[in-house]
Amino acid sequence: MSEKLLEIKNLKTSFRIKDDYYAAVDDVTLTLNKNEVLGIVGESGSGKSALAFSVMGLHNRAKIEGNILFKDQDIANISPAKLNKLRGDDMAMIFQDPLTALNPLMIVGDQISETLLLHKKNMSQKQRKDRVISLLDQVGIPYPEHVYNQFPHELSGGMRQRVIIAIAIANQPELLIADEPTTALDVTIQAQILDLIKDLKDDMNTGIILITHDLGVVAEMADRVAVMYAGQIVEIADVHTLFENPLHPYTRSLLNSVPNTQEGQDKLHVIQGIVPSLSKLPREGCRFAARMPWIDESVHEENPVLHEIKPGHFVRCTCHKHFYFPDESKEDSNHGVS
Ligand SMILES: Nc1ncnc2c1ncn2[C@@H]1O[C@H](COP(=O)(O)OP(=O)(O)OP(=O)(O)O)[C@@H](O)[C@H]1O
Repeated sequence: MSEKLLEIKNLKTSFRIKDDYYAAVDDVTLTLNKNEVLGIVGESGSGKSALAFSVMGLHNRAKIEGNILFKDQDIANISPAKLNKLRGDDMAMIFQDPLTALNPLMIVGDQISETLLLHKKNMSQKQRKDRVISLLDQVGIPYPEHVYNQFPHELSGGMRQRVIIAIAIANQPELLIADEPTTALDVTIQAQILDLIKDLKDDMNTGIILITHDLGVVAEMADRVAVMYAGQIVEIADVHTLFENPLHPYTRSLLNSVPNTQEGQDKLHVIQGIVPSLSKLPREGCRFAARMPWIDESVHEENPVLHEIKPGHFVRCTCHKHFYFPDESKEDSNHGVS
């Protein structure tokens, strides 16, 4: 039986631009279970990081509405002191760029030790050092005693990302958010880091939110996938369903814009345009409509909501029933549900 770790309800995260607030995360509802990886995918600007930062309480000036229940406690707007206690202890985040996330003037051992010092106050100095060395070892860093005394610039990108992971897991968090954890790394190191995250999930029963625009990473790692577009979730399903039977035009466009080696892909369909900026975002109607101008406007819902097509498979707007790529005929594209 799955156990709910995080429950986000109607989350709206808005930033002030000139005199108005604009929602970068707009009415997002999701859950994450223990020992589950939830992938969040979408193009740049779709609101993935804004969502992650909201959960971690890392926005300074944003307006946060809705609920973020972490183990049944609403953390959406709790005091900074309480949040600090949770962050780095019960929940942690791995950021995309290992170089900027580390302090260049501090040896890595001390940086990991600092997290322990903040949250495990009764550890002796010797216990802390031993724990740091065992963490460095756990994340696959060779010669951990030596690396303990090194500065970030003395390590490769892959090693630095392992240090970031060591900091994130130092206190065995129940929730880990990984925001593009392998973007800055080359492919072989990427695979090693992803394996490491997978092992951690199994060893520590951690719930993981994995944010990426790399669909290959999602296919490999996630149990369920939420697709975000313009601040909203447009489709959510288990990973198998999402790749086998994607429904929303945006999901289909994302999947069809990358080459794959599987059968059934005749051609690539590149999605024209970009996610509009916050102040230009259409707030009514189907937000993806402008990027599929060949589809008749009448097929969109006025206020698109998420429909449960099959248990656990949700898709926003009914336009998916009428969608086809511009170089397909309507008749050829009987994809999805009728
Ligand atoms: N602090 C901020 N103030 C104003 N606008 C912001 C702020 N942070 C993010 N935004 C805007 O919110 C929208 C969503 O941004 P976000 O960084 O969450 O997207 P993303 O999907 O994570 O993109 P990427 O993959 O590039 O990180 C964008 O339009 C972005 O410009």
